[in-house]
Amino acid sequence: MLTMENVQKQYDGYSLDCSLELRTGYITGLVGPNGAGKTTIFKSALGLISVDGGKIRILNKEPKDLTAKEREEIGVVLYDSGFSGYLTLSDISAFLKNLYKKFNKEEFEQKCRDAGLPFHKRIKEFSTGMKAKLKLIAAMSHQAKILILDEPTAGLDVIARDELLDYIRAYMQEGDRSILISSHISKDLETLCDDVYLLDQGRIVLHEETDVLLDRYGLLKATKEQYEELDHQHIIRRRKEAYGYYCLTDQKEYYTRNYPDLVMEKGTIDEILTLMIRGERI
Ligand SMILES: Nc1ncnc2c1ncn2[C@@H]1O[C@H](COP(=O)(O)OP(=O)(O)OP(=O)(O)O)[C@@H](O)[C@H]1O
Repeated sequence: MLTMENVQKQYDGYSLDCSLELRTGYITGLVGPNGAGKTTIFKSALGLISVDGGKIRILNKEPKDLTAKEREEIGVVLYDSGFSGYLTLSDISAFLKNLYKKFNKEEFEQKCRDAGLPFHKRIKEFSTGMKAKLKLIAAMSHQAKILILDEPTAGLDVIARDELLDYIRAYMQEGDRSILISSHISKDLETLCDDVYLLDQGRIVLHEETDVLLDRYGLLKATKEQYEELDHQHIIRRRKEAYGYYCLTDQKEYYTRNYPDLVMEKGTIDEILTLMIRGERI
């Protein structure tokens, strides 16, 4: 559906060089700290910004070669853009109908009603959650094969986030669809994504299937003495703590089997990623 091979983009003080793949039927997550380059990747994939090198294929074409019809196959939520605040839902419905051949007006309006979005208000009077729901429902309104979702759950409370995640799951029920999604809330990605890319300072530092990340990766706590005795072969990162070392391994089972006295934590994606980025390489 989408491949990026050594895609490069330079800004003053920032450089991106990344490769990733979004496979058919997959929900792929992109996580990384502020400024890592998530939006830059999304905009590059969509051909909204020029790149300095590398290869991008989306729907088997370079982004710039996509026809208007092919662009309909891509639904987009960008964090820093949305509908004009002066429009109402009826205006947006008419606008989308003009824009997309496969736009289903009845379904769009029904989904808006189900989501509790008011038809009489202008978008500038919508709450943050309402705007986020609208952006996602609109991106899903034209039967796209690929959804590119940059921070669709940003600024939402836990209930609204859960609703949005349900929309996303429901969307995947039909046909050969794929989603590339970024989020600061890795809990969202944990329950949603098939695989996750971790981006730091313009580089992919980790790519794993979510199940593997949660099953095989672990965080172990070792006193200084325990750490010195430890086989370091499968320790990917470590962080010095008052009690000794906090270590990230991708072979949790190896350490629980061979060092039963060590404290091993399962670790959330957030903790794994934090140690991956901020921990010291061995
Ligand atoms: N148009 C631009 N001109 C100059 N620098 C830019 C431009 N767009 C992005 N950058 C820089 O590129 C880097 C990556 O930014 P980007 O917005 O892609 O990161 P991000 O991972 O999406 O961050 P966040 O999580 O904060 O939204 C940052 O250093 C940013 O300042």
